[in-house]
Amino acid sequence: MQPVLNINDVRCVEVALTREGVSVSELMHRAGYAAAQEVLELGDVDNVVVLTGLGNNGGDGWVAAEALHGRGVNVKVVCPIEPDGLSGDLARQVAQSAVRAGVSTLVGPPRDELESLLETADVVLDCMLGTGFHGEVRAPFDIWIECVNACGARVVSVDVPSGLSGQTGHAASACVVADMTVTMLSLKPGLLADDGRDVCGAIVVAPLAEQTERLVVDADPVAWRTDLSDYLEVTAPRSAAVDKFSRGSVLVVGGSRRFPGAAIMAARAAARMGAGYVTLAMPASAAGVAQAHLLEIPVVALPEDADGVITSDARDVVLKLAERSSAVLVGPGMRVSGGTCALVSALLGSSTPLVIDADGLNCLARLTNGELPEFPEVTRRTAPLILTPHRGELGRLVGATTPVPDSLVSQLEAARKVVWSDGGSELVVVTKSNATACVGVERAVLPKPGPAALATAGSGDVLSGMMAAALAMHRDEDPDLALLAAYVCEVHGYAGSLAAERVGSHAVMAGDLINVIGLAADAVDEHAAFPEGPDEG
Ligand SMILES: NC(=O)C1=CN([C@@H]2O[C@H](COP(=O)(O)OP(=O)(O)OC[C@H]3O[C@@H](n4cnc5c(N)ncnc54)[C@H](O)[C@@H]3O)[C@@H](O)[C@H]2O)[C@@H](O)CC1
Ligand SMILES: Nc1ncnc2c1ncn2[C@@H]1O[C@H](COP(=O)(O)OP(=O)(O)O)[C@@H](O)[C@H]1O
Ligand SMILES: [K+]
Repeated sequence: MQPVLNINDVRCVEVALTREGVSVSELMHRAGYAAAQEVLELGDVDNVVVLTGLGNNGGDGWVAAEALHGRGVNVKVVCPIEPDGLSGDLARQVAQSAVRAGVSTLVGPPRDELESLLETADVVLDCMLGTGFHGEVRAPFDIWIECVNACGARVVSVDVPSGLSGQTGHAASACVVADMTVTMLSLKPGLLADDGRDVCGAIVVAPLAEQTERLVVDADPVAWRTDLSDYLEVTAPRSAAVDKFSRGSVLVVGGSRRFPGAAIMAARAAARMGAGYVTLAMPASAAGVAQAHLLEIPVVALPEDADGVITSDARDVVLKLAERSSAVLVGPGMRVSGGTCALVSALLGSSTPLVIDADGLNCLARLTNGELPEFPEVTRRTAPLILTPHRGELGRLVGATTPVPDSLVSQLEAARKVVWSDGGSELVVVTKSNATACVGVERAVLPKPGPAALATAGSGDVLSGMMAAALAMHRDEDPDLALLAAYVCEVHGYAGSLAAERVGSHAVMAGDLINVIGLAADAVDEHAAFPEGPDEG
């Protein structure tokens, strides 16, 4: 797994490195060389334009420019002011060194001159704004960024694409769209989420020092990004000595007369993920529709109110079904009522592994007045519990004290409030968005996100069905729950890619995901076992 550090903690690593004898000047030199090396490895690089800012990100650029010049590349550095005028000592020194070495510069060019220069470039190295950037981009960088994005050259950003917050992943109205980002010391959360997903291109981490790995871990990573091989310990068990029950049985509780589809899709997804036996329990008036769609899945009709929502009279039958199941999912399409809240509460009190999604989460929010972290006894149980809120649902769970998360870092913060107040390793919050994190008490695991095609109604219902199946299939193994949840998200994401290949990236519907879950799981398992491909394993 690769550690992800908050920007402030990256600065702490920088300080720790200097304490261990690696000066900031040395770090800047190594950062510049690392960037130059990545540029050279792109191949066919004769002309490079380096756009530099006024801080240390610019300093990295000057070092890279001198290194590329030394390798015979035709380099031009564009800077907003004369190099001698840079106020930071380090940046000024490396700029003066580059000039002395013969690197040619262009100071404060008008727009048309910059555009003409960029037309000659094979690669643009973006060193305008790094982690010191905040707010909206000021001149001249706003214009420079527009010119970079309009030119045809390959763009390599140093540390962070200029205009992107490396912390929140929010881009300013001007932001470089890079083909590659060479980021220093460690991954940063903003590179992996929201606008960061669109503007970073391929991300390469340059560690800069042999001590970095240790110091980054000591700096308490905010999350860990998985590599496929990490999933080996949670890929599906493959014994032939099984029957349909020992493969894992799942009970899905949900649906309403108004929304029968969500629970149907969750049940089908659980079966496609590999649960040997799936039962769907839903309000009586929706059960008929469901059974007509589900030939392999028995549907149990539950007592309902006048709106076709499950009532608290369903409690005993649901608990009895839960007891016989390896895992339960509650919530999809269920609606929030006194009856459904009572059901969620009863299932939390059961000893069966549980996934709570959608309206199940909204019931949980109602049961705890939007202050779930203040009621740790509600989630504390001996069996696994996975909550799968999207940003809005997570906001409702913790919303009395926290605004709705609008970034990966705020998702992580809100999810941590929940898991840390509970304090147990049996609880994982899967905080879903374009960058999903699986947050356990010990660490937050980031699966590789799937394509935007997953942003379609019902996609979360599919995920929660898959999640319950995974819990059921692994119930005897005491798996690392956050990693297991991340594995499920990874399969879900891969299913999104496969479905997009089949029906087109704009056309994916949740049902398409269900049909390819099996192929996606096989592919993820295969890549986990043979990261370099089966022939090289
Ligand atoms: N953290 C580390 O260990 C290392 C950091 N290095 C580099 O140092 C960078 C951070 O350097 P700095 O802290 O000097 O910050 P930056 O170079 O990212 O930015 C600071 C400069 O940008 C200007 N600026 C900020 N917001 C602006 C806006 N909205 N519009 C226009 N200009 C704006 C500031 O006035 C200042 O001149 C990193 O991104 C990385 O590239 C590397 O040199 C080596 C190691
Ligand atoms: N832009 C995106 N890129 C990748 N995955 C996404 C994106 N948007 C949403 N997703 C994923 O799609 C799923 C949507 O879940 P959810 O919001 O609960 O949908 P629904 O309630 O319609 O079922 C989540 O797994 C989420 O991580
Ligand atoms: K940059």
